[in-house]
Amino acid sequence: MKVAVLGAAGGIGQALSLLLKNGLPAGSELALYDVAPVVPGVAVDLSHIPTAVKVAGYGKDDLDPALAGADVVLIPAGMPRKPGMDRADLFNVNAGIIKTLAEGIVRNCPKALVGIITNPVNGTVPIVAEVFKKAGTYDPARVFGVTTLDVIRAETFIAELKGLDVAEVKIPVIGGHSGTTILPLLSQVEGVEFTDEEVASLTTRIQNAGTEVVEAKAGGGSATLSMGAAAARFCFSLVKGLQGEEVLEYAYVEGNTGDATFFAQPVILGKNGVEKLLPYGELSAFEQKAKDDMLATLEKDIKEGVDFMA
Ligand SMILES: NC(=O)C1=CN([C@@H]2O[C@H](COP(=O)(O)OP(=O)(O)OC[C@H]3O[C@@H](n4cnc5c(N)ncnc54)[C@H](O)[C@@H]3O)[C@@H](O)[C@H]2O)C=CC1
Ligand SMILES: O=C([O-])CC(=O)C(=O)O
Repeated sequence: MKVAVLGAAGGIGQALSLLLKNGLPAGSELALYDVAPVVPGVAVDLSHIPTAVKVAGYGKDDLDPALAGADVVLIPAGMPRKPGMDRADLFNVNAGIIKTLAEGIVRNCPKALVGIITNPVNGTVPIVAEVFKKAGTYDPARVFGVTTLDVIRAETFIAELKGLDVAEVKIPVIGGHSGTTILPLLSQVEGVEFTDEEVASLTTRIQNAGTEVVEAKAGGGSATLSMGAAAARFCFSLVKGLQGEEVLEYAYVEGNTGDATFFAQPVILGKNGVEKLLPYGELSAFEQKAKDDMLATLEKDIKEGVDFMA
């Protein structure tokens, strides 16, 4: 199994790479690519950890060897937010980075499963899809916007509020990955009742959790450690799928909900990426309205990505 991390020297990239060095199956290869000159050092540093995962670092001119033969590619490359910015403000800087990296995937590992972390996810995922379409290599079952951070935040906040074992809390989060496009389905949490006030305040907290971190870091960036954990969890699910297990995850994909071209929904992962798209089930009146209200924003974000490639 070869996993490539693009943007591996960054805050997310380093946390994620550490978790992958410790958690990928024995015999795996971890390829760390970044334009920052520190990346070979990150690879050497990780290579001293005694696990059966081989790590190699690749500098800015070595995107092709980093990607050659990769089974999974995770992309946390690009600029993070500062206080006062929306994720959408990152589009102009990060769109070009994502395009270049997606072109590298076309050249070197067109069948890889690709997890996009770079913001704004609502618009960067359509860019990758458009690059692959132009090259004739697009398979919607292999392209994912990573929304796992929204899921793990929702699990954590619910467990805290209700005094539950967080390992037992399961919650679907659908839609996109910014502000009101993030929609946790609290009505579907088994065995837990929420008051209307709790639904309203928890939903808002989950939607604004990224901003909570950005403000707490006070100019030092956005979530990196929790995102590293979320991306590692998603990657391990992709890998289990490739190894023949069926795994349930939520991800921002070109799916079949009919809500928007790209929409986070439940999926069953397997040997070819998405094996099965699952319905997100019944929504409460609150969730139905929140979903209807978000769609214009989500479609606008998607169009920005598609238009960038037109
Ligand atoms: N999907 C999600 O839930 C989340 C997404 N993010 C996003 O992830 C991205 C990265 O965040 P951080 O790691 O905190 O940023 P960072 O600034 O710490 O790291 C970004 C890394 O990308 C590298 N990079 C820039 N251009 C590159 C290129 N062309 N090729 C390869 N590497 C390149 C930089 O050298 C740097 O090492 C941001 O866009 C951020 O908004 C952050 C948190 C959660
Ligand atoms: O808020 C940000 O800019 C980073 C992010 O996507 C998150 O933490 O969910």
